[in-house]
Formats: sequence, C-alpha cells, structure tokens
Amino acid sequence: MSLTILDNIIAHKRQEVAERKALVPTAALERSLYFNSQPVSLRKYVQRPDLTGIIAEYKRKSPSKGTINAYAPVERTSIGYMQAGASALSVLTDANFFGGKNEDLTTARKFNFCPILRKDFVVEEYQILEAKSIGADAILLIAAVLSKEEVSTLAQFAHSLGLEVLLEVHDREELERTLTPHVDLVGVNNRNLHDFTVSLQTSIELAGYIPNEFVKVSESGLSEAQSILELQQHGFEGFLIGETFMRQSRPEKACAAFVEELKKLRQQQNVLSA
Ligand SMILES: O=C(O)c1ccccc1NCC(=O)[C@H](O)[C@H](O)COP(=O)(O)O
Repeated sequence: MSLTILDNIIAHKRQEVAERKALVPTAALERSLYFNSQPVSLRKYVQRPDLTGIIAEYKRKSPSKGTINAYAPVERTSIGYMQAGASALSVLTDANFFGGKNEDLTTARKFNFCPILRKDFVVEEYQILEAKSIGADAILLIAAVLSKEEVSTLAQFAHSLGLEVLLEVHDREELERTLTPHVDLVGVNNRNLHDFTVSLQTSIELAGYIPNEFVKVSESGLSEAQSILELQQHGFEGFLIGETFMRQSRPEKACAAFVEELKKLRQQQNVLSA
C-alpha cells in the first residue's frame, strides 16, 4: 500500500518523543498538578441527551488545509465552544504538522470542566503519561499505524491512568484488525489520507460493523448540521468538528450558529415524527 501523510507524521513523532523523553523524565510528568486529578468521561458526555454530541476541535493548521486559523486564542475559543453546547473539546497538540502545543491543552483545561481529547499521534506509553500530565481526559489511537497488540496495550495503559480511548479507523480492514474491548469509543475518520477527500459515506458504510458497546464518533469533513441528523440515524453519537469552526475568525461563534441550526432541525424532525 502506498505511503500516506500519516507515515511522515509518525516518523517525525517517534523522533520527537525520543527527544522529549530525554528532556522530561516520566517522574517529572507524574509530579504534574493534573496527574492525580479525576478525569471527566468523554464517553458519558458525548452520550448526554442535554448536549449535542459535538466534540469541538482546536487546530491551527493541518496537512490537508495548511493554515486554518493562526490567531484565535485557545481560552476564548474553548470556553465559547462549551458555552455554545459542545459536549467535549479536542485539542491538537502536534506542533510540526498542526501548529499545536501541550500548553494549548493545559490552557483549555484551566478554563473548562468538560472532557478534553488530546489529539496527537500516540505510538508510546510515554505520550499517554504526557497526556495525563497536561490535563487530558482521553487519548486517540490511530488504527492505521498500530497493531492490535499495540492498541490493546496502549489502551490498557491509558485506562490504568483513568484516561478513555478513542480508536480511529478509516475502513473495515483497520476496524476488524485492531478493535479490542479495551477501547471506549470508535471514531470513523471520513478523510481519505491518500487524496484528502472527505465523504460521510465512510462513516455510514462502517457504522454497521462497529459493535454497539462502543460509542460511535464520526470525524472530519462535517460542515452541515443536517449531516449530524443523518449520522445519528446510523447510530453515531459523537461528531468531531474542527475546520468548519476554526476556519472562521471567531470559531466559537461558528460553533454556536451550527448548534442553533442543529436544534432547529431537531425540532422540525420531532414535529414531523409526532
Ligand atoms: O486534517 C488533516 O489534514 C489530517 C491529516 C492527516 C492526519 C490527520 C488529520 N487531521 C486530524 C483529524 O482527524 C481532524 O482534525 C479531525 O477529525 C477534524 O476534522 P475537520 O473537521 O475536517 O477539521
């Protein structure tokens, strides 16, 4: 199979983690203020009926889109996302490809009592300790770059620290090859990493293969409130949205407008089915 951007990201990440390990020993991570704090459950918040299921993402740039928003402050954006009705936050902490940093997540943590997903490219236990030390509640494991044994070991390690795990898949092969009972949520990424196109059909086609005990999350390319309703009909409860909000100068206002539209559509749907 041909290489994708993920191969580049992972090669860079392994080097970065090796450098960080040499600089910051695990004992230092364990002394963090957040290390003994009680995590907030992403799974439960995504399923809360009074919220929207939206996991609102903070990302400055991406390999597919280049710079998206270099100026929106984390503090105002993250607070605004939660006030708008998002269920949780996702913060990209990768610097090289996404323009993020660990401090972005810690800033979001200081100002919000909600689950925060550390969106990064985990290949080692050290990164999970780091996630805990910066205030995350959940981590992402990407099936495309991990074996089933790695998913299982890393997920159990995350659980030992009280963190939940979102397993991300792009297709049925990845799902069937890596799914273990140790993950909490399964995310279907709608972005094709070979050509960066996005299609909600990816989520819809995979939905039936994800066992019901896992919370289903649809990720990437969600730009219309109507799509949320469609995905809900296929059993999705979580909706990871980044660019649609971050592309605007005030991402939190874009999130609020999206939530208003979603509420309006849900009301119309309820009237029609009454
Ligand atoms: O966004 C990219 O270009 C990308 C490329 C390679 C690996 C991961 C990538 N994105 C991470 C994500 O999964 C998205 O940030 C997330 O699902 C939100 O997507 P969107 O709403 O389309 O910004």
